[in-house]
Amino acid sequence: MLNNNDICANDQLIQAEVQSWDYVLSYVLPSCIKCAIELGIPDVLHKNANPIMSLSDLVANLPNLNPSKASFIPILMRILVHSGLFNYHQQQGDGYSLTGVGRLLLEDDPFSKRSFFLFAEHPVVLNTTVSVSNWLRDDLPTAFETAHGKSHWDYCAEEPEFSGFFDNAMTSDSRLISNLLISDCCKGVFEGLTSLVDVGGGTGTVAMAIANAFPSLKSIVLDLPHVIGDRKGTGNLEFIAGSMFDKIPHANAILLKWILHNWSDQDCVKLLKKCKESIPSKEKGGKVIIIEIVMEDNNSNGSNLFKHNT
Ligand SMILES: C[S@@+](CC[C@H](N)C(=O)[O-])C[C@H]1O[C@@H](n2cnc3c(N)ncnc32)[C@H](O)[C@@H]1O
Repeated sequence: MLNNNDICANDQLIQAEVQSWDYVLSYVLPSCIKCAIELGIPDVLHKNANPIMSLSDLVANLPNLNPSKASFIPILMRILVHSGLFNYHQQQGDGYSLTGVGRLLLEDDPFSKRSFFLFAEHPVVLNTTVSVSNWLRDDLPTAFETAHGKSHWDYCAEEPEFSGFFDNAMTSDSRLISNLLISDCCKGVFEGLTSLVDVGGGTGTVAMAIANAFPSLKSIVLDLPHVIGDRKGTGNLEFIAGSMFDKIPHANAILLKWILHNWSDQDCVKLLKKCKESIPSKEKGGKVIIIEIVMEDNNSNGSNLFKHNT
């Protein structure tokens, strides 16, 4: 016969067991999102004439699905409905539609996060995340080097396929941030500037938006040669290939978006010194603008874990 103490202990054990299954299976959702993107599910739902699409129509319209696997699609959809990416409409004969978050998986949504999901699930990234405990035991500076034997940037320079995934992911984030930067609430930061270098500016999405919004401001993207490639600027936009640790072109403002978190404290000090040196002392209003991602501990389900901090 169980006494009260046993029952409480049992309750706690069951609670812990349930919670531990949540952790064990937490890899399932990102894999399902990647799978849905690669099968084209969000785009097929979006292009359907009726906002609600029946399961049979959905299955019939998935371009790459092997028909012998069609019976697995309801399980996939169930997970994604449960996670809020799709709506389920039972009344309309097992129909599905996109939610607001689901729209961010579309190929041509202006704020699509699709490439970030694909990058985060890339085997090179997954191999890095599972190497963290090895990295904590070795003397290499990053978990990426522990997993792949070279720095993230050297790897990107040698592996164009992976580099493409990374650059696309960064570009997708930059589309949203660029819109914010040139909106009424932030654009005062750029007013009066005549030149700006986006250091580690990737494919130039942010610099291009700033150049378009401020025609009298010269906007320069500085990034590594494999990222700049043969990109050519136009008008008040320029691309320069080089290392930010060697030379940063002179300007009266420097933008660092998602740069500092990639480097050690010593490297950040070195980089910030280089940034300040690149702003000639006679320039009025010279500034270094830093946009970083920060982790917030708010005990939520993780959806607010990362926030931009400007
Ligand atoms: C996290 S990404 C951020 C890209 C861009 N600022 C954005 O937010 O979309 C870091 C960028 O720094 C660039 N980078 C890394 N080392 C660099 C170096 N030594 N000199 C110039 N750029 C570098 C990378 O190629 C990459 O584009």
